[in-house]
Amino acid sequence: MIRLAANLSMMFTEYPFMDRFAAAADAGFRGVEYLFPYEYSASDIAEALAANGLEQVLFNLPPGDWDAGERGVACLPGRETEFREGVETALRYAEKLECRQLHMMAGIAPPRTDPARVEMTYLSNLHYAAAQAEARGIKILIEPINPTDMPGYFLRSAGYAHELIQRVQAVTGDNGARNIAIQLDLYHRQMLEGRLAVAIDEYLGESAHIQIAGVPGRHEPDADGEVNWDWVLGTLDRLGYDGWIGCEYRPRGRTDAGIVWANPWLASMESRS
Ligand SMILES: O=C(O)[C@@H](O)C(=O)CO
Ligand SMILES: [Mg+2]
Repeated sequence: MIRLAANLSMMFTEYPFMDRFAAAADAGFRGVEYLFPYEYSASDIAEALAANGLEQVLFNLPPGDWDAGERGVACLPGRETEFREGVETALRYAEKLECRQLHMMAGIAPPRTDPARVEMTYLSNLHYAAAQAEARGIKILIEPINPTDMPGYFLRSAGYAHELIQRVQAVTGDNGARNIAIQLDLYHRQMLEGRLAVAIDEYLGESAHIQIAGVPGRHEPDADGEVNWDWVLGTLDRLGYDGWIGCEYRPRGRTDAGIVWANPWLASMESRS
């Protein structure tokens, strides 16, 4: 069954953040995701989720100095202490919000630093985050992001994400780090290398979360773009994908006016729940 989650960092921005939960529920969503909860108290967010019958499906680890252009600290040598503190903060929020998945942003690969050192830093931080999260039954997700939206981002393809997960799992042995998965954002994949059917075929099995948005423009994933989203969502449904699909797009106009594309999927989710 297709389960769509509203991304509250991009959708319903007509409303203040804490009012977006009710707006998403009114539109028929049963799950929400967003970039970061840290400006708000976990108790207030937990209340908003409960009051609106919503599940918190995903949010991100603290990203470093976002306003200064940082997009995660996991690949940054010398920032390990801050990274570990961020893991603790995120896990505290996740437990309070009963959220089972956290996205570990990789960061912008620092120029003039040995790429092997950057990669080792990322692997060691991923290993650490997975071990901390595993004890609490939480998954750590890693997401390839396209260089047009985020120039220099360290994690740049699903193939590389797959390789890095394998390397952490190889170090931890038989049962370790099984809680790392790919966050397969099909908008980024289309911007990066296309071939969405191949991505689904090769990486769905190790993906715990999917995100979608129209290309070009990162607007509604509807017929006004280069991807046949009905086919993509139908394929995920036929293949029995049972994770959430985050609607991570910037509406062209008002969120509720543009949401018609989602209505059949939201209705079928409602009728089957
Ligand atoms: O695709 C994205 O941009 C997000 O999923 C994210 O977490 C980083 O901005
Ligand atoms: Mg995404």
